[in-house]
Amino acid sequence: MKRTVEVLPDQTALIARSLDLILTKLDTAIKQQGRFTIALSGGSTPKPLYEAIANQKLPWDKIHVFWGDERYVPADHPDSNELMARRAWLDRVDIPRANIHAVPTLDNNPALSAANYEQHLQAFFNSAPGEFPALDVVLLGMGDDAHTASLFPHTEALQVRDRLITVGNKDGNPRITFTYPFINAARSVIFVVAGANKRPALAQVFAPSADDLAYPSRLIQPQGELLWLLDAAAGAELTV
Ligand SMILES: O=C(O)[C@H](O)[C@@H](O)[C@H](O)[C@H](O)COP(=O)(O)O
Repeated sequence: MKRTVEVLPDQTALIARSLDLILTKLDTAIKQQGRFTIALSGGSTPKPLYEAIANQKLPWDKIHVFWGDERYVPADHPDSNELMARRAWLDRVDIPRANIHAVPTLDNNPALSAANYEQHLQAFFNSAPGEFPALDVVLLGMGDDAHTASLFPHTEALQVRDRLITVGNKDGNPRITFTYPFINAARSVIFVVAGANKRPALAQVFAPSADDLAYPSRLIQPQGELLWLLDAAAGAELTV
């Protein structure tokens, strides 16, 4: 694993650098394999990044968008990660509907939704059960409790190692999430983290030793590239 940490002066520079990196990887992926696959994170940090991507002139028919995690709500619910990404980006560009691989959340059965999303991914990547296909980019945020995607501290989702998708749990509310082994199969994992409130969690994630189950972002150790993009508020005091 190649780990790189970049601390940008402010959130504007953080988003600009994140955009630059993603565009470079997008261009390389399309040149090499004719398509680009990315899993999006939710929360608030990536919204300006998605807005910036929407302003680019890109070969949208070659770009496939997935979600690394999703709240278990309808796609028109204000908490939906899909809704945020559609409003900021996807509904503003000519990306084919078939290229938007949204998480099913209407089965009224999170375990069934997770299984269905997994089957969708396996079909898309033509991968066999037990195989972890590699996305070009998995974009991640990190909570102030060091969770990432919907892999929350001391939850069952952290124990799932033989699936692509599982059910996360945030304060008793179900989420659909990539498992950490599936995230780790990605060619590039990019964390985009901003804000002083993330400092304590970052210190634990980067500590030489700490409890991975208490700080789940520690579990993200991809075979490929791991990039941490931080604004100064989050990363200024970090020792790596
Ligand atoms: O569904 C979600 O909420 C996200 O995928 C989650 O993992 C998010 O990335 C972190 O909670 C950071 O969120 P902020 O960017 O809002 O701090």
